[in-house]
Amino acid sequence: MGDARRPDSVPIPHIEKADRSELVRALEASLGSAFSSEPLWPSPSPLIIVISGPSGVGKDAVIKKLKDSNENLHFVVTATTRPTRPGEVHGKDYYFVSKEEFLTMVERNELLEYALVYGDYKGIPKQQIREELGKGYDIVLRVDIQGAQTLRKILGNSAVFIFLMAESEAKLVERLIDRKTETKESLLVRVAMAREEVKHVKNFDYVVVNAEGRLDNAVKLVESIIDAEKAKVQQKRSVI
Ligand SMILES: Nc1ncnc2c1ncn2[C@@H]1O[C@H](COP(=O)(O)OP(=O)(O)OP(=O)(O)O)[C@@H](O)[C@H]1O
Repeated sequence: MGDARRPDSVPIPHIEKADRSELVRALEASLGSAFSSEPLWPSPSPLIIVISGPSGVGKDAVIKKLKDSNENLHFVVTATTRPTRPGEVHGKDYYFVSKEEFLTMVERNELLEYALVYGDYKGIPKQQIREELGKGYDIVLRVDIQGAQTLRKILGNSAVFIFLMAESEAKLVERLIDRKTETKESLLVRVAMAREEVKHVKNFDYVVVNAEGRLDNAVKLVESIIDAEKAKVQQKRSVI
């Protein structure tokens, strides 16, 4: 029995005997239209990826590695009122602004999210995100847990939220001690906060364990999450 969809009048040559273009033409004639070269699926839209986690878990370490090998990611430069530390570059590490300038940005609704952290303001400029999304870049935001919660309220499910975690509380504490950036007081605050912060993991989309000596694995997992999000049929649309 012949195929009811194919008119008998268009013979399709034997696959062994015809060349490829002949076969394509015959198939097109049989189906009644030319094969389109248009993409079957649109390119994925740019994403906003929020990376968060307790102090000392390795957010900066993961982001530094991501920067080295992902040209399509834009890492948002935060505006801050804190003084520049040696080696820091304006526009690269932070936008260093005065308190007055910062408060003007707040007034003009130019910040996606902002907070007062240890007496200094920190905020995420909206314009930078808009511009980079417009150029097709995926946006990476590095925020503390409180910032992530605020961003969840603002961005809802239009962004991907990743919680970075150490393999154990003990390892996290060791890492913070070894970093040698904290006073004993700030160490206590950070460790106590970390204990509370882990409870917020349920508000995130993904959890990535950054285990001792396995930073590369954590980075790979973050990259895989981004790839998987971009392959979703129902894609997130990040609009600021
Ligand atoms: N997988 C890992 N194995 C061992 N050491 C690590 C790993 N990841 C990060 N570290 C180290 O742990 C310390 C804390 O990491 P990092 O400064 O990146 O944390 P953070 O989450 O950015 O902290 P904060 O929120 O306080 O800025 C650093 O000294 C870093 O080099």
